[in-house]
Amino acid sequence: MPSASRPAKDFFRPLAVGAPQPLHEVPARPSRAIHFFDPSNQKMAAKIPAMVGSVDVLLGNLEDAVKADNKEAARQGLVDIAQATPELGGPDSKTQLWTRVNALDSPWALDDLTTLVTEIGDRLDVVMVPKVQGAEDIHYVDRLLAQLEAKAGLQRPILVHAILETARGVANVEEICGASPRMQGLSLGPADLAADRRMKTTRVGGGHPGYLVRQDPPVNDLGVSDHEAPRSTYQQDLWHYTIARMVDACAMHGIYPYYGPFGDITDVVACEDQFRNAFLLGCVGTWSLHPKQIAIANRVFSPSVEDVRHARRVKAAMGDGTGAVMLDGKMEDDASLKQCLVMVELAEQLAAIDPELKEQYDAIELEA
Ligand SMILES: CC(=O)SCCNC(=O)CCNC(=O)[C@H](O)C(C)(C)COP(=O)(O)OP(=O)(O)OC[C@H]1O[C@@H](n2cnc3c(N)ncnc32)[C@H](O)[C@@H]1OP(=O)(O)O
Ligand SMILES: O=CC(=O)O
Ligand SMILES: [Mg+2]
Repeated sequence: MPSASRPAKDFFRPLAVGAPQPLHEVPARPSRAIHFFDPSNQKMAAKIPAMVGSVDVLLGNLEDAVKADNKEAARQGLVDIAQATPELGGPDSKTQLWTRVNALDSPWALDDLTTLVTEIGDRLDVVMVPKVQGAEDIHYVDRLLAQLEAKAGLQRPILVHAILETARGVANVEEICGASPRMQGLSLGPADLAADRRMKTTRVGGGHPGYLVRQDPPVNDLGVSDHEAPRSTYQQDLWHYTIARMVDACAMHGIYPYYGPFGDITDVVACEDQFRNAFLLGCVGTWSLHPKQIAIANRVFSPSVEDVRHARRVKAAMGDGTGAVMLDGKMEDDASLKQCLVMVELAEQLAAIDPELKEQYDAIELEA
C-alpha cells in the first residue's frame, strides 16, 4: 500500500533508471524453513550444496552469529557458494537463496549489499534486513538495491524481508510492511526484541516457565479461598502479541509472516510447539538454525492430511460456496469455506514442489 511519502502513481516505478520493474504481487513460493548457515564456517558451508532441493530456503547469514573477524569471509563465502551451486536461487529454483545482511548502522551493510547484488544478484531471491526500525530503513535499502540492480543489469527485482526485533520496529510494523513493493515478509526476532524491550528472558525464542497464569484457589463452604492449596499453572506464550500484530500487518499488505529462531536446538518438542503456534496464527514458515530443525519446520508448516481432507470435504459440500450446510454435526458456511480454501491452496502449492506431500495429498479420498 502506498505511503504518504510515495503517492500511488509512483509506488510501482523503479527507483533507478534501468532497474527492473517492481512486482505488483509477492510470489507465493514455499518457504517453510529458512535455513541459516554461516558461509565463513567451512564445515557448514561444505554441507550447503547437498541441502539444495531438500529445504525451501537456504540463507547465507552475514549478521549476528558470524564473528566480526569473519564478516568479509562470510560475504565472499556466500558469493563462492552461489557461483558454485547453479541450482540454488533464482526464479525457478526449488531452493531459494536468501541472505541476512548486517545491520544498516554497521560498517559492513553497504559492502554486503554492493558485493552480493553485483556478484550474485541474479540468484539472490530475498535480502533479509535486521533491526528494521521504520519505513526509512526500507526506503534506504529499496533505492540502493534499485541502483545496484540497474548497474548489474538485473531483470528481476530482489525482494526484501525485515526482521521485527526492536520496539520501534513493532510500533511501526504496518508502515514497514507497506514501505516498498519489494517487501516480501517479516520475521520475528525474539532475541534482539527481548533485549530492546528490556524483557527478562534470556532465551532465544520459545516460552518461559515464569510467564504463566494460575488456576483460581479452591473455596471452602464458608466462601474462604485456600491460597495455599496446590493449583495448576499454565505457561503462556511470550510472543503471542507480537506474532499476532505481525500476522495482521503482513496480511493487510499481502506479504508473508514468519516465526524466527528457536535457540534450544536440543528441545525439538518445544521447538515444534512454537512453530505450530506460529503456523496456526498465520505464519507461513520459520527459521531453522540447525539441520535437525528443517524437518520440524517442513512438517509443521505443511497442512496435515487430516486438515486437507476436511478442507476438501467442506469445499465439495459447499457447492457454489454460498449458504450453510451441516457436516459431521458442524455448521459450515461461506466463511468456514474461506478458511478451508487457505488449506487447500497451501496444500496445492506445497504438493507442486514436494513429491512426498503430493503423494499423501493425492491419496486422500473424500468419504461422503
Ligand atoms: C538470534 C539470531 O540471530 S538466530 C540466527 C543466527 N544464528 C545462526 O545462524 C546459528 C546457526 N547455527 C549454528 O551456528 C550451529 O548450528 C550451532 C552453533 C548452534 C551448533 O553447531 P554445532 O555445535 O556444530 O552443532 P552440531 O555438532 O550438532 O552439528 C552437527 C553437524 O551439523 C553441522 N551444522 C550445524 N549447524 C548447521 C547449519 N546451520 N547448517 C548446516 N550445517 C550445520 C555442523 O557443522 C556439524 O557438522 P559435522 O557433523 O560435519 O561436524
Ligand atoms: O535475529 C533474531 C533475533 O531473535 O534477534
Ligand atoms: Mg537479531
